[in-house]
Amino acid sequence: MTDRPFASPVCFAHENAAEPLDPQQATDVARWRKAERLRLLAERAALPVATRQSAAQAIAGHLDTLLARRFPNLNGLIISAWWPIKAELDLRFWLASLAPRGATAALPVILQPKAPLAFRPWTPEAAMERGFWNIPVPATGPEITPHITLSPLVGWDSAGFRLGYGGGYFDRTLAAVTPSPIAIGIGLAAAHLPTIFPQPHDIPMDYILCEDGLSPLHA
Ligand SMILES: Nc1nc2c(c(=O)[nH]1)N(C=O)[C@@H](CNc1ccc(C(=O)N[C@@H](CCC(=O)O)C(=O)O)cc1)CN2
Ligand SMILES: Nc1ncnc2c1ncn2[C@@H]1O[C@H](COP(=O)(O)OP(=O)(O)OP(=O)(O)O)[C@@H](O)[C@H]1O
Repeated sequence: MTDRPFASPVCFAHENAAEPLDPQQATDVARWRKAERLRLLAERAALPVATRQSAAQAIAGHLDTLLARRFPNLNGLIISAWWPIKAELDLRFWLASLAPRGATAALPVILQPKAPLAFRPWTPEAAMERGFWNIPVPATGPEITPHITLSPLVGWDSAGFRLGYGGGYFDRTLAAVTPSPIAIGIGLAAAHLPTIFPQPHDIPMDYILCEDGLSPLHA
């Protein structure tokens, strides 16, 4: 460690958990994340569909409670989420409930690899096409900026940091969108990790919701 040219001076290492690590540590964290993603994705895929469905139902209730705490009603809000792949929680029924409440549901679109996500409006009637990674995205529609982003969690920690699929898309998006949306991470309680070893690019969620409710930090 002492010979690495870009390492932080040891005496400052305690000041910020997200200070740039030395290159060896950054590589170790990336390798650890890859292994944890695989483990958590396999665990999630092995769950009965009914377990994931009841988790999604519980989370939809928690979302309504959380939003009611912050907003008198949802009128005019743009709320983004995701089209489920790889045994992700399916909240499309909740997204479909937004329009009758005056809010707009949005889904992410990758217009360019390694760039922030764009968002297009979605309703159950929207024409879809296959996008990057084969994820269905709304085929048409204006680019809109969400006030609230819901993002799926492969893993999460109690400080609010998320582990996704390793593309860095949500971090890039949250770093780029102004004004900053309210970021809500959504995942299974079983995907909790003691820490994801946050790196300088990781942006914590404002809230994390799982089937048990709000993560303790924000409850
Ligand atoms: N349903 C859903 N849609 C979503 C997301 C999501 O998490 N879920 N995203 C949330 O952001 C964006 C897509 N995120 C992606 C993240 C990584 C890769 C990807 O190519 N991963 C590489 C590994 C990269 C690495 O480890 O270096 C791969 O699996 O080969 C693709 C898409 C937008 N749409
Ligand atoms: N704001 C950013 N600018 C440039 N690169 C970034 C930014 N945020 C993340 N990255 C890069 O993206 C890569 C993957 O990041 P990370 O492991 O945090 O992905 P993830 O959060 O699991 O993925 P996703 O957000 O797509 O679900 C990292 O190598 C990182 O350097």
